[in-house]
Amino acid sequence: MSQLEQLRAVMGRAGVDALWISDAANVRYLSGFTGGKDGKVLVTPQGETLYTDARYTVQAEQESRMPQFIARPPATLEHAAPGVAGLRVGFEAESLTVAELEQLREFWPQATLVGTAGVLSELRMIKTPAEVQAVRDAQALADRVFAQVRPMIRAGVRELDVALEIESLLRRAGAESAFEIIVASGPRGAMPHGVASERVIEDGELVTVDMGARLNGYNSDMTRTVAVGTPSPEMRRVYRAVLEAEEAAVQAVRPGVSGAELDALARGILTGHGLGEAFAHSLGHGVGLMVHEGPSLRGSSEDVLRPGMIVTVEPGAYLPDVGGVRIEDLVLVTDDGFEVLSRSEKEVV
Ligand SMILES: CSCC[C@H](N)C(=O)N1CCC[C@H]1C(=O)N[C@@H](C)C(=O)O
Repeated sequence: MSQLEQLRAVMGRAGVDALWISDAANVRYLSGFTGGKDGKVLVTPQGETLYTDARYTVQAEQESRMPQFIARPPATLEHAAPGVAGLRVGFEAESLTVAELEQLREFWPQATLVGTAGVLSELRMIKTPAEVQAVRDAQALADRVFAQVRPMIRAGVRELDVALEIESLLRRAGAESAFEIIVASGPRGAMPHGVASERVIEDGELVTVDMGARLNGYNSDMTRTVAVGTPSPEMRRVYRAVLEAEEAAVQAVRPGVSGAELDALARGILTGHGLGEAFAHSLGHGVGLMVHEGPSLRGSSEDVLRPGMIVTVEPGAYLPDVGGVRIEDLVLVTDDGFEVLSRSEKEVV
């Protein structure tokens, strides 16, 4: 089944006849168009159209797998109006602004507008072979860059300079950083999202580096915590506990296991080491066109792993004013288990 056929089946289950797609990643996923928020897709029982404006005429022709209509709103909405009259039209409640919804109401008076959530994320969770290759390529690049940068993570170097080097190597390789690079040294390691600061790394510290490459639209995500000199016995103990939790959770990845079960497994191990409270976020998430997408590996998640999903496994422990550790791998769910896509070495601390 093509992506559009699958989407129409999901739309049927969601109780809508047509879908107005405004989320940039979803627009790209369905049409191939990379113009971000300047593209919209309308899927009706009759067909599908990419709407974008004249700045993108050539780009849309080159990229789009579906017919295009080039205009700006409200001309785009006027063009679509006859095709949606009398239909229940879903819109993406998480990405459409209130102003845009008002405009749909004004120009599609004969449509019944229905807010939807996650219609496309159900499809995007399972990667096609081409998508798996794209994420694999992004991660392979990230691994190469990390290997190049690892020697510069030493006492006397600013976190910012480590991040700039990663960013520069990614850009030179034709990619970009998937998100603001996290380089959190010493006590800053207690911040799970401690993006690189001007802090100078000191001897005896752990440094958490969380980085990803975005290559051809697809992302990677990986964290390594590295030692500069010899960290304190307490932080070495924390490192080993996080590593144990991470490796156990990766080994448990397979079709049929739920995100909640994996989260509980890692959390249980950290709790056994007295670090349950210190694990301040979920175990992981899906990765693809977005760094954070489904499935979710958190306690409240109902997602169950299936072959073709790509998830992170990233337990951490964060001790305010002391430091922190996170170790993260990018993992493909295979027919009978898992494949770890991130290959960067994990240090023995
Ligand atoms: C801003 S992108 C951060 C990428 C990173 N690898 C990541 O996903 N992190 C860092 C620590 C927590 C985790 C995260 O943000 N998890 C989300 C899904 C959560 O809500 O737990």
